[in-house]
Order: sequence, then structure tokens, then C-alpha cells
Amino acid sequence: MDVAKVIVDVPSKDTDRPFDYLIPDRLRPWVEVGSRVGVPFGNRTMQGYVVSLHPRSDIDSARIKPIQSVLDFAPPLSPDLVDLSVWMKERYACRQITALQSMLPTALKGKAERYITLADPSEREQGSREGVLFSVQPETEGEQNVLAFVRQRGEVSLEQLNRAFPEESASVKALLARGLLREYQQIKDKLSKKTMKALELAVSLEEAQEALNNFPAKAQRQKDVLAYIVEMEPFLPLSLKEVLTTVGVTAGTVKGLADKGYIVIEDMEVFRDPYKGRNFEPTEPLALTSEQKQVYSRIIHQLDERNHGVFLLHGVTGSGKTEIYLQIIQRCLEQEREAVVLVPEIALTPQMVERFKGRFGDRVAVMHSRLSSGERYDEWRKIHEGRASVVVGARSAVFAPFTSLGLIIMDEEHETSYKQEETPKYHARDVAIRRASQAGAVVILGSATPSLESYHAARSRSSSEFEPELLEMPSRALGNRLPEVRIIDMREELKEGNRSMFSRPLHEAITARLERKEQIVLLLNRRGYSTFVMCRSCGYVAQCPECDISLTYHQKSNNLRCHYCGYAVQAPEVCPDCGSEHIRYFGTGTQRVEEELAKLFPGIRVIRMDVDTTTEKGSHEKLLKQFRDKKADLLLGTQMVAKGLDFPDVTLVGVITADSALNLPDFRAAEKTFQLLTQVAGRAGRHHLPGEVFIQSYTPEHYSIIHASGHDYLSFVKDELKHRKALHYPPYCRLILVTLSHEQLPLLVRVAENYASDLKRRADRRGWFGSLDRFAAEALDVLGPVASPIPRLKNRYRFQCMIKWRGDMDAVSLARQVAEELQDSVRDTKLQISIDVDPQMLM
Ligand SMILES: Nc1ncnc2c1ncn2[C@@H]1O[C@H](COP(=O)(O)OP(=O)(O)OP(=O)(O)O)[C@@H](O)[C@H]1O
Ligand SMILES: [Zn+2]
Ligand SMILES: [Zn+2]
Repeated sequence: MDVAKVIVDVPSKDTDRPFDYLIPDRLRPWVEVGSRVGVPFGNRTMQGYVVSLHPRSDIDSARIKPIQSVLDFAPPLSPDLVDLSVWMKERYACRQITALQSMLPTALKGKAERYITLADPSEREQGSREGVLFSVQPETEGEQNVLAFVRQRGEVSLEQLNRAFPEESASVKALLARGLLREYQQIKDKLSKKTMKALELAVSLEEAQEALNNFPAKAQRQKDVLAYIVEMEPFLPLSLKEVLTTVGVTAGTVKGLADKGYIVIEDMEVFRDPYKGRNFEPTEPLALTSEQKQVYSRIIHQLDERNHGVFLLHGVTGSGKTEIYLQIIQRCLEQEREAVVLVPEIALTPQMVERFKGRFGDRVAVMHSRLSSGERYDEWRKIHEGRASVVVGARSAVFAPFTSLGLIIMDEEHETSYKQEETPKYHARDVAIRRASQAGAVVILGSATPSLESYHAARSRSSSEFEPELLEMPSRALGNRLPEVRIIDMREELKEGNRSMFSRPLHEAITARLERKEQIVLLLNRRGYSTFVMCRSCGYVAQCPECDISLTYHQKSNNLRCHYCGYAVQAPEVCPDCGSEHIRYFGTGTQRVEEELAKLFPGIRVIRMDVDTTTEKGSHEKLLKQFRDKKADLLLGTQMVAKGLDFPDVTLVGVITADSALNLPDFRAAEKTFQLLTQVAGRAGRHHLPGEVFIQSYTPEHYSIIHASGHDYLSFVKDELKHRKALHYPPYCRLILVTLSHEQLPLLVRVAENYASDLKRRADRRGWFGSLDRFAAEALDVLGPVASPIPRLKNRYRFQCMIKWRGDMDAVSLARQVAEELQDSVRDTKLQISIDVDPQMLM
């Protein structure tokens, strides 16, 4: 193997392919598929990843350059992750380098630094052999000083040299040109490992004990230190700081002992453990209920066969899905394989972490975005070095560098946060399934409200890529019933003169809980704030006649627009349905609700949890702990309070307005509403006290609200699928959202129109273009271009096209090809085209 193909970290279309490099002999043992290397690229040194090894290159060997350095002791990427990056590139129309980088902690994004050393004389001779005559001696005092400085240090970074001699950059240049100094580049990671001073015995234990017996009396302090170290011998090396404080000596004393040769002071690497010093109560597996047992045995059977399989676990809230995960992970670990547990960022609460750490202790690594990049790096290394065999983490944990993966669990699989909104715009569910199929691992997608895509795939088992087996758990593990849900018609409240945001029944229910000292969770869905228009008298919401989604209010032009197809109308003054003037832009903030609560229920203790109160590190955790310790009566929040929480004394859940989720301009609005209501309702009455739920709404007849109140997932799915089918939305087709942006509007409009027409023409030529009516097994349709929901961002105008397609054709590459050709022909570097395959955020 003499040649390595390397993907180099240059984010440009033309460089997104492997380049050949020679493997020098000295590096041969270190270069593997997945190695991170420093390579010459142009006149720079760049970071890259080895994607394959070959005996020779097709390129003239004189033209290929050698790899300069290998950056890690062990390759940070495994061959299966490298394969996965190739798949991601195709599937999400992203660059392979972007895919590779998304798999690693940012700490490993190295950058080249320039270093200066003395050149060795042989290199200098070469210069004169070419017939150029120059002095090989320093010519000025400045040059002399620079040379002396470099000689003394051996090597210095160019930056350091410039700092030391701010006036002598010309001298440095001259010395480089005449070959007295040499420059080279080296990749340096942004983040270094953290070290601390530690003590270790420099002699054997016996020798140390011997020394203690004969220690000179006047060095009593040193003797104390040595005695302590001997006593603590099984725990060596000890941190210097710890020794200083425990023995109560100065660093000088310890140094003296080191000078005598009994101990050494060394730099020891320390791991940043975000959960350090925290005790997790160990837990034992619970005896499974019969429902749990069935699910458990089916999955274990698959796991034992070491065959890939995908399961969709549909279990109601509180059915004990987490306990099943724990026991299946146990089995996976017994097989000496590893497990990944994916949890939505927002549900990655300390409570969740506790459950996994409680069962598997230190073998659990945790990865989420609230960790510092140093902590993330260390958790990653814990996995990479085999010190952890379970990872619990958000989306990106799907790339955990395990080598014998047995299991990937995705909890709350319907959550939209599994889709990454930045490039690479991947969906962790698809990546998980792909990765598991490479590894022969089992995937469990768990939810009380599975996404329609997953549920439909499980029911029809029609798509070849994704055919989960459906497993159901319809009852709660503790045998208690799902809470009673009441829908409150807010139009009636208004009619009867109640203008407050609290209906009378909810008001009474809160009062009763305060009296009984039980707890309350109050959900306010603030997403979609002020973007849609609703009549408070009759519940009318302005919708697009074509696309069946809510129109978005644009204040500037005072009109309502559909951001799928571009339809626009004037914003109404009175309700077109009932003539009422109570038509307004909707949305209330959590802060206002908090004020209102204080007014209506004097003395109520409220914990508010939203983006404003949870920015600080650990605040999320602190607030939840306060609530669990019953330091508050009511937990008020956005979606954050809806998921994964398990508090025994919560007996009331209130939803201020269900409609704000329902009227998001998104074809998934009903699904999201149903999911949110079901999830939040599931927080009530989870243990011994019965629960009650109040949902306030201006459109109480909507099927998503009615079915959520009946905990009736199946009926919801039936109704929702009917709509999706009629309007050609997923799961009956797939979507690609193409967003184009530029600083100049006229140019952008022209380009966007060209994009749409090129795409249509090209699709038509292949016989793909057409309507997605129900008879078409294969079709592609293009909507737009229209202004994006955020029409201008960072001084750039934004337009978008929506591609709807169905069938086996490769629509993603077509969308990408047309984008690339357009970009080439426009030749304006300011034009950006972004492709989002299977978009989740359509607002
Ligand atoms: N076999 C069992 N025996 C006794 N208690 C159990 C058992 N399984 C689960 N539980 C308990 O039931 C409660 C609900 O279980 P768990 O949180 O695992 O449900 P879940 O399905 O993950 O819920 P959700 O989707 O609502 O978050 C927990 O308090 C859990 O400890
Ligand atoms: Zn009305
Ligand atoms: Zn429309």
C-alpha cells in the first residue's frame, strides 16, 4: 500500500474528491482508512482524511506528493464511518468533507500553522548549485538577531517570530529566500488535551519504604509527603494539588523530594467529566410487564442473531419504553457490543442521563450541545478509546466512534430536532438505519406518537430502504390509566365575557391543585409567534386555498402569503367568516403568562422554563430539580416541559392554546400538534395520583385535538394520512427544498426562475416531470420559486423552490446537478444555493 486517497479539508465543489498522496515509509504503520493527516495542498498544508489505500496511483508518481504527518495516535474515523460519509454525500447532496467533519468533535478541526527552523546546510548547497549566488552568512544585525533567536529555540512559529521581531519581517523573508531558514507547516488542533501536575514514585515501593525509615530528621515535611505517597500507592499518580492540600505542604517541599530522586513530577492528562463528582443511584432491572416482555423478546431475538433489523416501538406515554431500552442495552453489552441512545436535545435532561448512568455507571458517555467543546472532546475520546460502551446523546451521537456497534435506539423518534438544519442536512433516523445496516446492528425507533413517515413505512412495508417492524405497547407500565383530557372551547369563554388567557375550568383546576399541594405543568407553545391570523370569536384561520397550510402574515406589506406556492391576499380587517373584529395576529409570550398567573393566583410559586431562562449552563437541570423538590407549584414552559419528564406529583397539565402549533405554516402542523398534546398530557398522573389535562383551543373540533384528547393515535393517523394523500405530501411523496440567496434581488429572481425551469425541462426530458396524482408511481413536480418564509437574512434575499417527487429516480442528484450547473454559468460567487433533502423546517 503505497498510495492513500485523501479527502482534503477545502470546502469547494471542485476539491470534493479524493486526492492521491504517497505514504512515506516512516508513516506507513500509522496510515489507515480513517486516519487524519496533514498533506501539502497547493502551497499550503491542509488537514484531510484517508478514505482508501492503494498499491499504486493512476497518476504519474512524480506528480504526487507525500503525506506530511499523521495527526492522531489512532484513526479518529472507522472504515464504516468513511463509508457512511460517501452515502451521506449522495443522499443529502452535501460534500464528503462536510459529512466527515460532522462526525468529529470540533476540537479535531485542525489548522495549519507555519513554523520556522534553521535550514540544514545541504539544502543551502542546492541553492548555489542552481547557479544563484548568495551569501550564506547573515548580512545585517537584524538577520543575525533573528537567526540567533531561532537557533536557540530550535523551532518557532512564524507568528511568535513576528511578535518577537515586529520590525524585521524583511530580514525573515530574506533569510528564508537565501535558504538559511526553512519554513514548514504543521496542523495544530484547536483544542489541546487538558493536563495537570501529578506525582509518581521514581523508585520502587520497597525502596521508598526503606528511605522513609532512614529519612533525615530535619526534612520532616518531605518525609510526610513521601509517607503519604507510599500510603496512597495503589492510586498513583496523585494530583500535585491534592497532595499539597491534604498533607499541607508547599510546592517547594515536594520539589525538594523530587530533587532527591524519590518521586517525579509529571504532566498527567485529565479527562473533563461533565458529570464528575455526581453520584448516580445504581438501579437494577425491573421485572417486565407482559407487554414489555413481548417486545423485549422480539428485539432480543434479532439482537442475538446479530442481524440488522429496524423496529418501530409505539408505546403510550409511561408504557415503560425506557426500561426496555435499558434491558436491551444490557444484553447488547453482554455480547460485547456497543449501544447508541439518541435522545432529542430538549429531552436530554439530567433525569434521562441519570437513568442510564444509574444502570451502566461509568460505561456511559454523554454528548449534547450544552457541553463545552473540551468536555465534548473528552466524552468522544472516552468512546474512541473504548472506555465507554454506551453513549446517550443528541443527534450527532449517531456518529459515535464505536467499532462493534450492536444497537441504536432513537427515543421520541418523531422529534424534528433529529434533522440537522445546517449542512450536512442529515436526518439522524436515516443515518442510524444506514449505519446499523453496515454494522449488522438493531435499530429501535421509540415513540408514543411515531412520525407518519415511520408509521406508514411500518404499516405498508413498501419502501425498500426503510421497513420497520411495528411493536405496540398500549398500556402504562404501572397499570394506571392515561389521564382524563378535557378540551375547552375558548370561543365560548370569550362569548361569555372571559377575556383572560385562562378559561374558568382551568382556573378552577389550578386552584384545586394549589389547595391539595399537587403540582401543575403549563404548556405555552410559542413557536409561530405572531405569524398567523386567527379570529378569536369563531376560530377562523386564513389558509392557502391550494396548499392547505396557514398563510403567513407579513407586517410590512400588510398581506398574507403562502410560502409554499406564493399565493397572497390582503390581511383582513374583520373575520371573513363571522364578521367579528376580534381577528388578530396570534401569540403570547411565557413572560406574560407568568405575570397573569401571579395576578390570578397570589403567592403561586412558578418556575418558568424557556429559551430565556435556560441559556446558562446547568440552568435547565437546576429548574427541574427545584420543581422535583417541590419548591414550586407550577412549571410553565415551551415544548421543553412536554417531554420525558417523570414527576409523581404532577396531576394537572394545562395547554394555554393548542392552536398556535396547529396553525404553523407547515403541512406537518396537525401532526406536531397531536404529538405535542399527547406528550404533554402524558406528564400527568404518571404514578399513583390520577391526572387531568385541560386543552384550551379556538378550534376544538380539529381532528388533531379531538384525537389527542382521546389518546387515539390510530384515528389521528387515519385522518391525517387522508389529507397527506389528497394534497401530495409525505409520506406519499418526498420533498427537496432548494433555497437560493443573493444580495441583489433582480438577479436572484432571474436565477431562481432559471433554476425552476431548468429543473422542469431536465426532469421532463427523462419522463419524470408531471403531477403526483395517485396513479403516478413515479413523478416529480416543482413548486415556486417563491420568496422564502424568511425572505431576507443577513443582507441576502432568499427564494425557494419545493420539489415534490415519488419513485425510484434519483431526484436528489438532479436537483444538485442543476444547482451546480447554474452556479457555474452565473459565475457569481455570491450566489448561494442550498439543498435540503426531506426538509423538516418549512418555516
Ligand atoms: N416493569 C416495570 N415495573 C415497574 N415499574 C416500571 C416498569 N417499567 C417502567 N416502570 C415505571 O413506569 C414509569 C414510566 O416508565 P418510562 O418512563 O420508562 O416510560 P416511557 O414509555 O419511556 O414514557 P414516556 O414516553 O412518557 O417518556 C417510570 O416511573 C418507570 O420507572
Ligand atoms: Zn370569525
Ligand atoms: Zn399555497
